[in-house]
Amino acid sequence: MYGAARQGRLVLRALRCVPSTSSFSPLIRTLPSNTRVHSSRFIGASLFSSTSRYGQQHAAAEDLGAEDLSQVRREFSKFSELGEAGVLDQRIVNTLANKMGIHTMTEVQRMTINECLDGSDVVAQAKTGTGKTLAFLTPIVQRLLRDPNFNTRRASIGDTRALIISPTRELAEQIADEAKKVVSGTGVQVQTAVGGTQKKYHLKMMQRMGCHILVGTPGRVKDLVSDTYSGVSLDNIQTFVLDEADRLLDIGFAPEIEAIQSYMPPRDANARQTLMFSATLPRTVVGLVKKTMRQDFKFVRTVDPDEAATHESVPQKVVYLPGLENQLPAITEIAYKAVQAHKADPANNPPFKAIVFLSTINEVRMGYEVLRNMRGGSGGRGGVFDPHPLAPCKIYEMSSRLTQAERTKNSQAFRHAESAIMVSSDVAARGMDFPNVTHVIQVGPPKTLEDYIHRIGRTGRAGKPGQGWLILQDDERNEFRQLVRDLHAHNISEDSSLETAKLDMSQPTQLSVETGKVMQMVESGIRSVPFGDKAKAYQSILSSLNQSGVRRSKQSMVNLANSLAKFGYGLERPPHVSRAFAAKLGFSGVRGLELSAHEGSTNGFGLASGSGSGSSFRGEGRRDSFGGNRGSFGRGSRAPSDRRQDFDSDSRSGRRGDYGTRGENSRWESTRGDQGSRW
Ligand SMILES: Nc1ncnc2c1ncn2[C@@H]1O[C@H](COP(=O)(O)OP(=O)(O)OP(=O)(O)O)[C@@H](O)[C@H]1O
Repeated sequence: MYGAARQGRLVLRALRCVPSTSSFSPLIRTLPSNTRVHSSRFIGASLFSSTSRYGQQHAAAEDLGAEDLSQVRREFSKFSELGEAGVLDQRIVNTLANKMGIHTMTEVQRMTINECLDGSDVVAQAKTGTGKTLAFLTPIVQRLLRDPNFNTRRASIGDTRALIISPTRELAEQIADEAKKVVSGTGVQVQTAVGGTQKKYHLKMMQRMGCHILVGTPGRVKDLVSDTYSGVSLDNIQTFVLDEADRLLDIGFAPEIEAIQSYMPPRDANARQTLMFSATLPRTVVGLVKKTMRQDFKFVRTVDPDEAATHESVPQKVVYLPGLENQLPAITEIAYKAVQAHKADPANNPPFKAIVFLSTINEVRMGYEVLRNMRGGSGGRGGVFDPHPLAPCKIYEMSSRLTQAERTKNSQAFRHAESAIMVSSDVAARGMDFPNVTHVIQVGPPKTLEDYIHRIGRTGRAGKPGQGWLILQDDERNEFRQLVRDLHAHNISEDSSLETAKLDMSQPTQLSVETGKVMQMVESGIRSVPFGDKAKAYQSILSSLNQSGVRRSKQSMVNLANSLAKFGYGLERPPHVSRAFAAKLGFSGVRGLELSAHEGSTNGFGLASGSGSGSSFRGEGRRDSFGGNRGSFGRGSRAPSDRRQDFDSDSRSGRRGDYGTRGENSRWESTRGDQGSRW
């Protein structure tokens, strides 16, 4: 193995015009590409505000103590040139060109392939969707193919040469799919090890076919390598890749990564190379990066620290809402307008394909149910809308609540759909390469700047167009201003085009025909969501508000959630929560929170089963809470935020258009314009 690495270095030196030892200073960016530049480290720490909630985004070369290759320009721009020069095996070049349609290297590929080929440890930071996967896959395969000790005819389960770890199962499967394409025709075997799937089946595959490149999630990989009977061995490992490295090095995964490494031979014994790739590299992980890499590792960054980490070609809009109950209408309005725009002018408006990110799995469930059931009626029959008002746009759900089989199925379906919405938790936030996503809609303030960057990165990939939306509450303006400052982005603007974002849902309001239709779509969807799902979403929202980091009193959090339950979900009273839940969140004694009478009546989610005083809702699974005069949509007046009235206020005595029973007219009939449309 040492021999192979040394051989690689010689080849590369001969081919390079710019030595890999160059580093740079911003002052010398204009020097010609073949200029040797030594010494100097750069990047001012003053760029980062340590007080910022979102700050500390980029680790600098000086933080890492690494050789910084970010401005070193490479001579080669095409994969075919690497093939002609003998840097890459012609089989890889042919596969890229003929099977994957890939000819020209992206910047991160140009910057890292050479560096990875000589066996160095490399940390690479490049924007989302810029081809980081191929940047580490091609050198892995190349190093295998040129190793004289590597024999594809004797593939065995114990001969794993490269291990690639990713934080999510879908991403591991996606990387494995890409790797299988790259190795086609070479005899190199790629296997996956992801949680939630049949371990036995994958082991059998490895035993039968052998395993040269293993792609997996931390838990399952650790499980396999620690199982002495599995036969999986890391004794011959050459390359260890952490994709989405900053995520893998954070508290949640770090112990598993460390455990996996403990099954590898000591560094000196096998000249193992470690590669770390991500679009983000916050300073918080610098210590762990250094600990994991060799001392002389190289740092390649194609994002300037004072440049936006998001794509300038992806316009981002922020919408402020008066209440949480406006969220689903706002999402629906964005979707409906985009679907209509495509129908009206397909040449200029691509089919609507969106990922909607919500904070918790219960909110994801709720959003999915509402969007999916907009047709109304039962089982699609006798619905208010026929066909589905967003047709042909399909609706999918993605969260850890689903089984792995469902996740894989939904992920594949969304990948291949021309027009679709995937309502998702953060499982799809990183790395997923769904083609032609036109919109990323983030609901609520992202927990970290990195979350924002990765989520928005699901659109605008590989130079494609896209747009981002961030849906916030009126009192989250400060959060957003901070986010913009830390992003260094210039393409973010406030949007005021959504009518549903201005709607006071507690009041009867004149609506345009289009907005009336949007509100009826939402109403129709909400009607068919079981009470239990609404109750879970309500409780999750209370937790999210509590953890969001946005400065709010406990009372205003409860008011926001209760207003959602009442005006958004059509519930007469907010769902009960257990005393234990209220105490844990510090909500004990907050007005308007309905506590369950008996702790024993709570289910596994801490939700009461409806035993509280005066509740109209008795237990999970109740499908409709709008029946008769129980519905409370649109009742009463409401003051914003802190001043919002509790459920017990006399505002409930008003009769301003309940949702009424299923099939009755909607309260959201259009009252503006002379078309007089019901919708
Ligand atoms: N040289 C290239 N030319 C054209 N397309 C490419 C090239 N390299 C990769 N791609 C394509 O670009 C898309 C994005 O690549 P990839 O998923 O590797 O991005 P990434 O940088 O890892 O993104 P993320 O940060 O979101 O994980 C993929 O569809 C991939 O096939």
